[in-house]
Amino acid sequence: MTYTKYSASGNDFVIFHTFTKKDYSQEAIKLCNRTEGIGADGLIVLVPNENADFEWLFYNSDGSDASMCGNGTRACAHYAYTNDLAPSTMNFLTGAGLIKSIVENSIVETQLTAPIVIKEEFKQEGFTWYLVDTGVPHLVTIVDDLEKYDHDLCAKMRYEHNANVNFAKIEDSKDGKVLKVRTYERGVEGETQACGTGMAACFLRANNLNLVKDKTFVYPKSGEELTLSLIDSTIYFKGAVKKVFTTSF
Ligand SMILES: N[C@H](CCC[C@H](N)C(=O)O)C(=O)O
Repeated sequence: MTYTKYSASGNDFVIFHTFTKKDYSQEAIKLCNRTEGIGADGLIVLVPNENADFEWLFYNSDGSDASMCGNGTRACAHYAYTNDLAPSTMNFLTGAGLIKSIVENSIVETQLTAPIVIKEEFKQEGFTWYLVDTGVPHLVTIVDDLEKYDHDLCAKMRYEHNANVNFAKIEDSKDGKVLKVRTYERGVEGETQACGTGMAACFLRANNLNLVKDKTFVYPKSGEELTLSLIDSTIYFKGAVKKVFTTSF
């Protein structure tokens, strides 16, 4: 089998395509293992679909499946286009529904699914939280210092709410207010270099509080620049992806 490793702003994935739709959770654990496998935050498998350009199966590195992955959609779209599996503007089926992505060289933009606010605001562990589903569930707290991010606290909140956990900080820049985000990812069970649906959740919370504009630069742990836009209640997520290598075994 031929596998391709992608990095989407530091969130990394193993991707392959096949005609066989089955459970690949065990393959995900092996392939994502960073000492004995290729190493990645997740596995993406493309399979044929009669109602879209393709369907994807997404697994976190612990083998759990997830309905959506923002960075994964950007990497997957680039993979599909460069392997002639889809046109540069494509629609593919995920667990969160149909996703539209547009590939322009190494820049890929994804139209995310409609966000669903689960809990508007609640206090816990000394922080004020917002819980929203941007394809997968995310807890968001806005802080004045990202060093307040704490692994054990995130793990507690992750299991209690079955959600990814995000700390966000608003900063001034030459481009106006920007967001910096740190994310503890469910299914990786630790901080990742970037989390697309997490950045979208933080952007939505900050925008709802009128702290950032409808088009904002967002910087995850990796420091790479992503653009989040809100147009007619739809979130668009845009940034570069990198095909790292392809291997077969
Ligand atoms: N770990 C997430 C799925 C991947 C989300 C993230 N990698 C993204 O880019 O949105 C979950 O199980 O809810």
